[in-house]
Amino acid sequence: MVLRMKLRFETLEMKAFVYASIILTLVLILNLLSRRRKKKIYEFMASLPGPVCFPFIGCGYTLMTMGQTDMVDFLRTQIKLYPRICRYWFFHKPYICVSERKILSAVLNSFQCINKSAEYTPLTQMGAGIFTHNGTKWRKLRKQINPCFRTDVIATFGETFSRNTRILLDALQELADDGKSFDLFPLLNSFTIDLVFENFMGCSINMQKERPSDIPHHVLRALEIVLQRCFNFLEWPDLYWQLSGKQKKIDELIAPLKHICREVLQQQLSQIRKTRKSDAQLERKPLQFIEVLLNNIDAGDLDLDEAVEEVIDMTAAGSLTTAMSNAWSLKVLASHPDLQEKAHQEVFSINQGKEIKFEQLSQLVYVEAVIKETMRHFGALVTGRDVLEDLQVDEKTTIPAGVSLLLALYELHHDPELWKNPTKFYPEHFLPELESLRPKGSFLPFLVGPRNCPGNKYAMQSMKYVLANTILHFEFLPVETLPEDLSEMECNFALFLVPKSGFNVYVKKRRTSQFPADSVNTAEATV
Ligand code: HEM
Repeated sequence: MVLRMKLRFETLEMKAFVYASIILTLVLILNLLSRRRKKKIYEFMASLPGPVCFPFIGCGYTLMTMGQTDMVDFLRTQIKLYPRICRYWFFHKPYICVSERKILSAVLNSFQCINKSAEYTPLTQMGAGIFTHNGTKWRKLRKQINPCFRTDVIATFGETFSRNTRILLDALQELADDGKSFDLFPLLNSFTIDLVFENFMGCSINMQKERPSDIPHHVLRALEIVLQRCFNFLEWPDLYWQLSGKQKKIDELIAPLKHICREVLQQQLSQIRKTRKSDAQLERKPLQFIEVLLNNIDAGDLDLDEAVEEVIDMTAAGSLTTAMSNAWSLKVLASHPDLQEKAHQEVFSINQGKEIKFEQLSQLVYVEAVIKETMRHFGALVTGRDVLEDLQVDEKTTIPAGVSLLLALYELHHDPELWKNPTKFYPEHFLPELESLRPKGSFLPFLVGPRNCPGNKYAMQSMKYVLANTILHFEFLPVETLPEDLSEMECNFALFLVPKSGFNVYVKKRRTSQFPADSVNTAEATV
């Protein structure tokens, strides 16, 4: 009996061994075939430095249990180890991480690299809009929306900025009277959401006064959860993702914003359809973003759900970014009273304490430098593209089709060869004397080329307007002192960097402020 069992066991072991050998051989053969097929890619990858790669998983181990802070640390560490260009195999997928200025510009300016890489797919769980589209779907919509951001269109937004800023200043006044510290982010994000709806959707949702104040934090949290998935391969399988409850959490977090977007879209569609009189009017250029969506719905190219996702995408892209950047600027200025005073003096010298108008923004050289320096430190960290056709980026380097690119903006923006004080907050980097010395393509917060940020001019106007008018009337005081070396700050990753300690500050009314006597335009919002 014992002998029979032993024999059976041995046969089982034997069988397992034979099966394992067959599987292993098949995997090896497939691997060899794939290597032959992707010879160009393997050769190119082998020519680059990078972390140790193991069979099958490649360097996947480095990203296995990536949290948000780890993502930031990972990039910062890898960048130091393998500067300019390096390679990663994440399982069977080849990636190169680039921060070399010339290669970055060549990649971004080419039409061979307009598709977002697979890591963006999880972002569609928040809304599958222009930000994540690829191919002809993206091309068509992008061409249609570009005119919505024309300089002459932006110049007409002065009144909406003025009226909404007044509400923001009222809120700051209350917080100054209160004397307690508060979080800048929800305040600024409610303001930027109001602006995006008025300027691009043609209606006011009164986010600052009438909507739940936790929406900004909820959307930010949803973005952080989704981005964690983008960079954590263990979370990629849909089954795991659904079972983990994270999708449910995201749906709950963005439900209120989604509800607003749907409500606005439906209301605006019926309104626009009623008032649209002729085809000539329909062809009026440039159309507002919402009108572009309406045309697409009428043409059968979008259904209502898809249009809602476009609105969510535009709202997030247009409001989170500018709010986050301004919150960083004010947090840093609070910690550097000398820089805040310099910026305040510049603003004050223009209008002696009265509201800064849209047309005066071009005079704000130092304020603009503060905003750019903020984006250099805390703006988009990294972006991803797929190489669709072989792309020659310089005399020696051709990136083969099939490789995915991680474009490391953070490293470009901290390259000691380009920046006098890479890790310090030093707005002088952007004053004409230093700016003129830097080569083209050294600073790409909005990227360049066909897939750049279409809202870049709007964003700069918006950030300058708000920063100027807030520091004109209020002084911001720190809750914490920031380290001199800003790369030591603990941050989460939500496309931008988000401080782990939050955006808390104190605010004090300036003695020179003429607010609210210099009442800005008090016209009521169109709802
Ligand atoms: C501080 C402000 C902003 C920064 C730093 C910024 C930066 C960026 C970056 C880096 C991208 C490319 C992302 C990628 O490819 O991974 C992008 C895309 C985009 N941005 Fe902005 N952005 C800002 C404000 C805005 C504003 C105000 C709007 C609209 C009102 C906007 C609309 C968009 C859209 C629609 C895209 C997707 C474009 C496409 O894929 O074709 N952004 N932005």
